[in-house]
Amino acid sequence: MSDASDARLTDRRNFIRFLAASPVMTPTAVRTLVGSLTLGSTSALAQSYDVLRAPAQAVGDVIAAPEQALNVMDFEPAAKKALPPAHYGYLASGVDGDETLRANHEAFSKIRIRTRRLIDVRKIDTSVTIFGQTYATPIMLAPVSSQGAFHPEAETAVAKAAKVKGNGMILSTVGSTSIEDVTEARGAPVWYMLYPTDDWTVTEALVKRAEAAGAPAIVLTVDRQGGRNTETLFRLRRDDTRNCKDCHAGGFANEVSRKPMFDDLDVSKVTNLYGTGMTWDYVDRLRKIVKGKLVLKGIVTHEDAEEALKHGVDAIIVSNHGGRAEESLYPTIEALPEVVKAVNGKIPVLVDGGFRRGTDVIKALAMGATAVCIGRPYCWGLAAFGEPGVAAVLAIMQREFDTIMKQVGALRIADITPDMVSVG
Ligand SMILES: Cc1cc2nc3c(=O)[nH]c(=O)nc-3n(C[C@H](O)[C@H](O)[C@H](O)COP(=O)(O)O)c2cc1C
Ligand SMILES: CC(C)CC(=O)C(=O)O
Repeated sequence: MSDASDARLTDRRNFIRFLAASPVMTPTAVRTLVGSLTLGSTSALAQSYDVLRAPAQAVGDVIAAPEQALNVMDFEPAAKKALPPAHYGYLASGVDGDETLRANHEAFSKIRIRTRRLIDVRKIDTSVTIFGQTYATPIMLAPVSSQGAFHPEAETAVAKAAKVKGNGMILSTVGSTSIEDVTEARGAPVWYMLYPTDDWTVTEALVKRAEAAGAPAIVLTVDRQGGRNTETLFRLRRDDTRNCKDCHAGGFANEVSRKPMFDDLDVSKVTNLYGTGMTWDYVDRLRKIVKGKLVLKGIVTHEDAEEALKHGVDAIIVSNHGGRAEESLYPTIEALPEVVKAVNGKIPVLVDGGFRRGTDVIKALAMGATAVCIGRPYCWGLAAFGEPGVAAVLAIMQREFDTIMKQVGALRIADITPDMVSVG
């Protein structure tokens, strides 16, 4: 038993505290486990301690505590186990056959990293400044709707973890928590992702409320105009007898009005959230009412990036909605260079889709991204373990990113340059 000599294991009170702190142990479970041990039996305590700490041995293992995860992917099986199939299916699925969802991540394998040696990397600084605000890390949290489907503490748990780790956060229009509560939990303003309702009065009210809560940026998502074919979602939730009846009761208007950002708003005229008729005129109209920064999320071509510059957009998020927009088979990391080239340093370019490793992050930064966003990984942590799960996901990605920064010899984000990657 490697840890038998660990002083903590000879102290029963510490062991009980350790168990109680574990997000997977209820008070009853702690009492049962501790009661079943021979009092003072160091070896039994050590064994239980080791079982809880044992890292995931194989890909696909269901971990019992955040500490057991070796990488962020280790949280997905635990999330799957924790969630009803319909909610897991909602999180996991893309569109059509999920090929774009998979391609986003797989594309990173085609990009190699060129490392420099003999640089003193004992001290590095991973902070980035966007719109005058400095974040400890270039890893931001993408907007993900309805996080109450993953954990009762929803976006609040995510915001608390982001506060501790210093990650920037974007709240979805259809989040389960209001922007005021998320801002308080994050301890700083968050960006607000806007779905363009087809009732301008409602849209305007959402923008005003977000800005009143301090949101420095309104992120208009533009990649859901044509609708989507959620075939894999239907397959994943097919056996779920609960089948989200409560979540979707009462039809679209009722569903929207239950989201806190629509409190006190008359949504009777809202028939869709995705701006099916939206054009660049809509961006101009929004530009006029947004007092802070206006960001477009979902741009994947240089043509649209050029157009965005003409319409006074302040930043772009290269995104295909995590493979949930269209089955384009175009990984966002492959779309990034043409957008970066078109923008030519005039505004920040962020990117999301398939980021699972610190090495993925450095590749995007080397290819010109200002920051990256992650979606599903922090939701796996949330679903499996609540706030400690999100914190662990963020810590693992940051640890991996720190390591690769040192390995390439970059002391600060500005030291990450295009020559650090080799593509093709
Ligand atoms: C369950 C789920 C809900 C999402 N909800 C939104 C949303 O409300 N607004 C939005 O702009 N993007 C939404 N997205 C897309 C994410 O913001 C992001 O683009 C994507 O998750 C990044 O890919 P990744 O999950 O591979 O990291 C959602 C993604 C998922 C998985
Ligand atoms: C369907 C929307 C309400 C949320 C979204 O953007 C998504 O699920 O990808």
